[in-house]
Amino acid sequence: MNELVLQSTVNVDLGPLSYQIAIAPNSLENLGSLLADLNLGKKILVVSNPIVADYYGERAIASLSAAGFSVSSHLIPAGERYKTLDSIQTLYDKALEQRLERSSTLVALGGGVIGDMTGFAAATWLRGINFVQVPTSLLAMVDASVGGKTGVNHPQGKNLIGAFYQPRLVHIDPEVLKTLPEREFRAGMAEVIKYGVIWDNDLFVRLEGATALNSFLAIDPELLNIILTRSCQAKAEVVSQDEKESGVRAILNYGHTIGHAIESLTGYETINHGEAVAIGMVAASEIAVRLGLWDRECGDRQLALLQKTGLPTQIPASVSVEDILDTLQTDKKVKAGRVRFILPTGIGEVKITDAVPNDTLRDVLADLGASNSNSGY
Ligand SMILES: NC(=O)c1ccc[n+]([C@@H]2O[C@H](COP(=O)([O-])OP(=O)(O)OC[C@H]3O[C@@H](n4cnc5c(N)ncnc54)[C@H](O)[C@@H]3O)[C@@H](O)[C@H]2O)c1
Ligand SMILES: O=C(O)C(=O)C[C@@H](O)[C@H](O)[C@H](O)COP(=O)(O)O
Ligand SMILES: [Zn+2]
Repeated sequence: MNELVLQSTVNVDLGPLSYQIAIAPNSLENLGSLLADLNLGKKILVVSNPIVADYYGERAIASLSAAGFSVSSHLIPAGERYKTLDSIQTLYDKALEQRLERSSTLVALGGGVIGDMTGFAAATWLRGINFVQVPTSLLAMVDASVGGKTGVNHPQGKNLIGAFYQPRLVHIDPEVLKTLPEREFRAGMAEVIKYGVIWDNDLFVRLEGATALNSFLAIDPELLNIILTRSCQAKAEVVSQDEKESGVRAILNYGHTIGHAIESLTGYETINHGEAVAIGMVAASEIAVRLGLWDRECGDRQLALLQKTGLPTQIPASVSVEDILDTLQTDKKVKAGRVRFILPTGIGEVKITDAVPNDTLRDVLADLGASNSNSGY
């Protein structure tokens, strides 16, 4: 086993619930020794999907076993459409079969779908057992594994069932991104660009300076480290201020209000989370331009970054304006019946508002490609 060389660490400061995000290339073999320092019980259940388990399951399990843990594993089919209560039931069945105890640990080895579900199972099994995130997609490394939002989708809407439940550790080995499909890498970049717009002007400018952003291979290791570290820092800073989204945390939902509606209206099949967020960011930007909150030039800069990454920026015509407006009513940010939007006011600054006129919203949705008839979804 190699000695662990940390590239960077970011702390999520939440008092007694604080934890570390450890970023270290080629460190999957060190997973066991990192967990051994956390004073966990002996039993670990590794949760993954067949694709990720084929690549990395054996190495993760070998490392945990070598550190003295008693390890079992559970696989859930890959894909957002399996982010359901039925999948959680299979996880509970496995936890029961393995006689997991309060001191036992669930390890999420995978992308955001596996992370969100594993965290939810950990939050609810025996009213809460330990949970560790080992994110393997870019999106999970920079966003989903950090901050403790866990849960599953309801047929009527995205992430409607869930709990805030923090992991004990987030362990990132960027080398695993070598096997991540390029489309999934681009999806992760959508959340990275989000941090630039909502929080970190400097990150945004660095992304603008990069020659390419559309694949792991096209990005130099130094920039990748900046992307991972700055994104985790942005998320950790926001979450540390507002763990349960009673205020500032809502800004992490930039692009998600319309993005989530598009994801659920396309049946979680054709557009992935990052792609939907990219389209949602374009919509939020366009609303902000029309309300005079930010300049067209800023909107064009955001659009250029999304296009450089190869992300979609138009709403699919299969989705109608009316269906989006209906679905927005189930958004978790709705307050007193009013939909709240996160709108940009400058690169690195956003505001939360429920004052978006219906006509502006309709016009923007139609101008971005939503149809004016019901799709039948
Ligand atoms: N909890 C949060 O704060 C939060 C934040 C953002 C997104 N999310 C959720 O995360 C989910 C999206 O996550 P995602 O983009 O990681 O999707 P995902 O989990 O579906 O993973 C994408 C695909 O990449 C594959 N994959 C992952 N790592 C791989 C690797 N190293 N090599 C090869 N293949 C690999 C997976 O098998 C899957 O097919 C959504 O459900 C979204 O709602 C949650
Ligand atoms: O961590 C957060 O807070 C976020 O909003 C991050 C989002 O990128 C993520 O997609 C999250 O799961 C959305 O949460 P939801 O509460 O809108 O379902
Ligand atoms: Zn997201």
